[in-house]
Amino acid sequence: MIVTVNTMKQCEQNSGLSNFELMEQVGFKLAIEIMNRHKQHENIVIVCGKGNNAGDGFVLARYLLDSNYHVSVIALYSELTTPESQENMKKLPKKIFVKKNDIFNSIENANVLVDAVFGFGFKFEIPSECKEVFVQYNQSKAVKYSIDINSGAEADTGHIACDALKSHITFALGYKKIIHVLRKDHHLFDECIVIPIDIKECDHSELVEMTQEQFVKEFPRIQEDAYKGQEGIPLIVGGCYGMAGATCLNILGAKASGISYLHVACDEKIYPILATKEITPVFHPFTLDTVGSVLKEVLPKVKCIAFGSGATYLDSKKVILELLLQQSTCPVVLDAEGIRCLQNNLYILKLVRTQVILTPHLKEFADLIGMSLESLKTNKLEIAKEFAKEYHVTLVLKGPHTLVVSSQGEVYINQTGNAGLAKAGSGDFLTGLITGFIAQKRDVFMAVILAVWLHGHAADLALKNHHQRMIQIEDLKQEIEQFYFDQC
Ligand SMILES: NC(=O)C1=CN([C@@H]2O[C@H](COP(=O)(O)OP(=O)(O)OC[C@H]3O[C@@H](n4cnc5c(N)ncnc54)[C@H](OP(=O)(O)O)[C@@H]3O)[C@@H](O)[C@H]2O)[C@@H](O)CC1
Ligand SMILES: Nc1ncnc2c1ncn2[C@@H]1O[C@H](COP(=O)(O)OP(=O)(O)O)[C@@H](O)[C@H]1O
Repeated sequence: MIVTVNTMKQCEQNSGLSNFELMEQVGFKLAIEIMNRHKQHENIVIVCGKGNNAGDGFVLARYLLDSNYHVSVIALYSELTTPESQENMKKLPKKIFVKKNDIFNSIENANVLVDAVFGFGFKFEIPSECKEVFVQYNQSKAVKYSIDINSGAEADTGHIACDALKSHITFALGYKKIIHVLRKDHHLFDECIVIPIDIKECDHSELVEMTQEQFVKEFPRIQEDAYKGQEGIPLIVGGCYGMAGATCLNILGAKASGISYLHVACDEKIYPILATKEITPVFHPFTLDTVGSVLKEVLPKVKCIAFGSGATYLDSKKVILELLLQQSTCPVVLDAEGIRCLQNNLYILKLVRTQVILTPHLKEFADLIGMSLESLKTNKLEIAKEFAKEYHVTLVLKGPHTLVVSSQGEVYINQTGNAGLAKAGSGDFLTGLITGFIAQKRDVFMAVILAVWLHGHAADLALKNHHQRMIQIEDLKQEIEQFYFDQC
């Protein structure tokens, strides 16, 4: 389970244990983790801050000392902010505290460094009094551990201050927090291990997760007496002269979702290309003059529509977007050019009655909301949530950890996929997959999560037989087919 800091605090409050008891338990369990990995003669230095995270560090130091480990403590603050940390600091012998002018030597000579400076209470930037120590800490070749949250990282927002402390292992206390599942974005730690503590299992988290078992459970089944299109027919609209491939990839993705009937509407200039490449979809070629009537005829037949992949030079793109948003009664997935057409027109989304799903990558999203990419990166989760709520859309913010955010503020942070997906066309395939799953499932948010998870999972499976650089988008469909055959 992944929790926010608030949920974590509630779980701790419901545990029936005091903060003092929890801290004792945490320090003890951390000591076991460290003792399992290190010998008594190794030089262990624990760097402590001022809150409860420091308290965990003090308890850890006590247990290590009791087991005759060689431990010293750097206390960056003399004033501690919680009674639990004050009490636990007092329990330590004075001689293990490193004197101010020995701090740098102590870090330099450490074999093991433990970061107990800031936990989930950290906000904003690293204070000036800690800066030099943090820089030296990160330069050290010692084995490094962080308690709960790497100091300098915000647990909920994913914001990482400059010079935040890195670790080989971060021990997440109780549950993983948001920062722990954004590793590919920040590379603050190599591994995150959850240390179970006796808190009451929380029955609700606003963060949705997906596993292979859940995927298999949610995967749309086909009935014995099924007929073609029974489970929902998608429509793909897009492509343009020069970018027919994007529509081909949409089609490939939609087919990989298991649909049995597919409509494709495209500019008549690219129809011959598509029809030669793909023989199963029903095609609806249009021109600028006929696009309205062609689409109006097919709209009532479909359960989900995708628009925008490869539509950069499509002269009818604005007409199509307007028509889909005004006349469609089923969910509309907007990708690439479909999103770009909304720039400066975002208010339109507030007037739309149907469900809209936007699939931008970070740059497309930054452009859409008129923000710099750098600013977006510092707080993308909160910005994504606010946007999805304000415009009442499902947002699929693509990247190494794709975020799926519902208009109700539910969040899914994808953990599957690898850099082999960072290729032109892989987003087009995903758009097809999303559209196909939505056509087959009532729950749009779940359908999108299934597609995003599967897209990444297929790329992970492809690594067994392909070099990461050589994963082709076409391989994804084969991997998905094999995965269904083996698991679903
Ligand atoms: N029941 C529990 O909760 C349990 C919690 N446990 C442990 O406690 C950790 C959370 O503890 P915590 O809430 O005391 O926060 P922590 O991060 O140690 O320190 C925050 C202090 O730093 C300050 N500060 C923040 N940002 C700053 C900045 N930029 N520059 C300077 N100062 C800054 C902040 O100031 P304030 O925001 O209050 O002004 C406050 O004084 C959690 O991660 C886990 O390790 C376990 O023991 C199990 C039981
Ligand atoms: N490093 C990465 N790790 C995992 N997935 C990635 C990575 N880089 C990109 N992706 C995924 O690849 C896809 C790329 O989509 P997009 O940028 O829209 O490409 P295109 O428009 O060319 O099809 C997205 O689903 C994204 O999440």
